[in-house]
Amino acid sequence: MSTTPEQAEQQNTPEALWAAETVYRPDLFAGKVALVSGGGSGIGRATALLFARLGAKVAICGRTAEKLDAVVEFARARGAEMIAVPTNVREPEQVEALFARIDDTWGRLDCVVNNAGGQYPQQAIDYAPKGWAAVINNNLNGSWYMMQRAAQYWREHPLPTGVSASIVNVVVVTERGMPGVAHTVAARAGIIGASRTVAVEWAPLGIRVNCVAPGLTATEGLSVYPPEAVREFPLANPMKRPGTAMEIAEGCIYLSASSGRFITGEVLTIDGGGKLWGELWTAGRPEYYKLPG
Ligand SMILES: CCC/C=C/C(=O)SCCNC(=O)CCNC(=O)[C@H](O)C(C)(C)COP(=O)([O-])OP(=O)([O-])OC[C@H]1O[C@@H](n2cnc3c(N)ncnc32)[C@H](O)[C@@H]1OP(=O)([O-])[O-]
Ligand SMILES: NC(=O)C1=CN([C@@H]2O[C@H](COP(=O)(O)OP(=O)(O)OC[C@H]3O[C@@H](n4cnc5c(N)ncnc54)[C@H](OP(=O)(O)O)[C@@H]3O)[C@@H](O)[C@H]2O)C=CC1
Repeated sequence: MSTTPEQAEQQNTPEALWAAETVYRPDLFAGKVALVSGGGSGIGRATALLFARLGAKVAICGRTAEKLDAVVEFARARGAEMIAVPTNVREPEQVEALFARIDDTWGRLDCVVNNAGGQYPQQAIDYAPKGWAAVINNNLNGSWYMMQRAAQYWREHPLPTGVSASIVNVVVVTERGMPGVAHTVAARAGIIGASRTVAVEWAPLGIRVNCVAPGLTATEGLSVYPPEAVREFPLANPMKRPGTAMEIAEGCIYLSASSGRFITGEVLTIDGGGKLWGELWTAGRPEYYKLPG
């Protein structure tokens, strides 16, 4: 269990992730195919590697081919079946090509972890329309194109009776908002609402749709936050530490595997209790909220 951001970061290397203890059995996903977006780094990489360790064939996507290739090379060297499909999830035709590639390669799909996303920290009052639109496009539209295409795939390739497919959307904790990233909170709240709705619409197709809401998690993604925000990150939750990519990955696996078979339309928060106590000022703490003295 990590106690400092530095230790959490050390646990985020491919080697550490591959060696990390897991509660899951090695053949949990034998014969199954998983797709993980944003699989070239952070939570997505941890989830893709865990699927691979548990016997799944895994497709990863993201915008940067080099990051994806490094993960694939690492996993294949350890006997895993993994492919990299460079994809910008904001582009529906690239999403279409991604699903076609998976179908051509393996002819099936069982689980999607829709993790690609991100934003930049800024006080909301200063957002430029272009910046707001970019974050909404990345996190609401991009995630939607992925989940809708997955559902269409399973409509085209009906699942056997009694077998379910799973979509897990990685979002953020939205209940209290998150100062500095209102654009992403808006986008992710949209995905949570859409997930609850299609959990009902897509149940007849055998599709379960859930969300995982990570709290502060030590990944390379945190490098975009200013030092004054990073200094206060230990105040984000009662455990006074960031989560690890592996801790989020195990949550994604829980919902994707048969352990999640009676769960749909749900949000699994993995935040060390940050929803109950803690402060996360992603663009730095404003003067108004500083203690006097
Ligand atoms: C700790 C909290 C919990 C969450 C943690 C995580 O999620 S960790 C995971 C975190 N991982 C990630 O976040 C990684 C992924 N994140 C990203 O790729 C970007 O944040 C993105 C979604 C905006 C990229 O979309 P894109 O390629 O379309 O964007 P672009 O670069 O072309 O900019 C478009 C417009 O956005 C605006 N704008 C952009 N930056 C800033 C800024 N710093 N300042 C102000 N404004 C900014 C600006 O208007 C710009 O237009 P301009 O002025 O250039 O004409
Ligand atoms: N770390 C944290 O504290 C938290 C993270 N999250 C969310 O978890 C998810 C993973 O973040 P994390 O692992 O921390 O950070 P990373 O920045 O490491 O991961 C984000 C991944 O998404 C990919 N990505 C971003 N935009 C696109 C796009 N348009 N198309 C395809 N891929 C894209 C990136 O690859 P590339 O740039 O090459 O495309 C990258 O691999 C994100 O949605 C993030 O917002 C939520 C709460 C807290």
